[in-house]
Amino acid sequence: MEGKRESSHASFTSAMNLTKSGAPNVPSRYILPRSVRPNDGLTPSTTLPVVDLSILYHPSLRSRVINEIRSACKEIGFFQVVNHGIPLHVMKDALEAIVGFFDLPLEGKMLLMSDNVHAPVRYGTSLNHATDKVHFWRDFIKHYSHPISEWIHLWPANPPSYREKMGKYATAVQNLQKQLMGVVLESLGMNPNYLKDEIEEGSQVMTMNCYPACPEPQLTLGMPPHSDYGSLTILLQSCTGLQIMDQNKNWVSVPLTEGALLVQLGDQIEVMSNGQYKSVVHRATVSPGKKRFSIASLHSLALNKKMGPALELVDEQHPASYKEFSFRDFLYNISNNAILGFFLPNQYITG
Ligand SMILES: O=C(O)CCC(=O)C(=O)O
Ligand SMILES: [Fe+2]
Repeated sequence: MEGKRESSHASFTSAMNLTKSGAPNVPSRYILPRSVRPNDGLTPSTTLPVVDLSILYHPSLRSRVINEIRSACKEIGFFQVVNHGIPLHVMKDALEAIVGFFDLPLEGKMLLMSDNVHAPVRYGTSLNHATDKVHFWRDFIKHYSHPISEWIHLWPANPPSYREKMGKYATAVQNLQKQLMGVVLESLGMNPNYLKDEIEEGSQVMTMNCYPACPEPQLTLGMPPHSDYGSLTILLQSCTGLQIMDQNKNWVSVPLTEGALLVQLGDQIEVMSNGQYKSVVHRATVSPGKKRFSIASLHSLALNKKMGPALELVDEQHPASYKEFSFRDFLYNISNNAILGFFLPNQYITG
């Protein structure tokens, strides 16, 4: 049985190409230890919060939205947003662009391949030497932004509409993120302009994930459990597959809601809020029938900004419980081969 499995560890083979070979088994490098495999039977059907952002502009209803966001951030570090102002066609076009990109022959994609996490654009797969025990299916490219017009020429030239479609989505999601940061700060009782400059000068990394259909989805994950390192992540998924960990440590599948975007709190918000808000631990499962795509737009504060608990949120009853860190510290602490984000938030807890 084992002998039939694909065994090349040294050379690059994208997860997509492994799937194309039509193998009946998942390659052995993706097989997880039993204790960390997904177990659908254990996933409860918890209802996840959905926030209607259009209500923010009704003066009498605004406080209701702020309260909903506060509860979601405290309890789970996650919410979905609808009526967020990004047109459905812009979201669909962005997904279409990455479907087209990942469908290109491997040789074309390899031109963008790099194992340098500081490279502005990089294509790679789940072979991760720094976290050898983490096995998952993932192809990705990363875009460092700011401003978008300065880096769009680095993006894939194929498919030909890629830059235009992704540029529109990246710009729209960047603006949405700024609005959401203001609302999240307001929900903490802070001035929404707190950190305005750091947010303006912040970074945006867009990770495009492609999870090929997997013949044995129960043995593996598309992405292992992790929290995102930044402030907010805005995620668009083509079909279900994202699971988040709720406050009882149960995995909850995030449903697909047309037009909705998923908002995940990252470690910077957990640290800044001195633990009042939690970054959400999440993972991606794979499915036997369908390739899945997601676009994660990971936002963080200015590279050099040391982020510690906000002074307003620290007092005798609530002493600072996190160390200061900057996105730069994070980037330079990880090995070049590490994939961003695969750390759990307790790395920043003091003591
Ligand atoms: O594909 C997903 O749903 C999750 C992606 C993700 O967590 C990430 O890119 O950090
Ligand atoms: Fe993530």
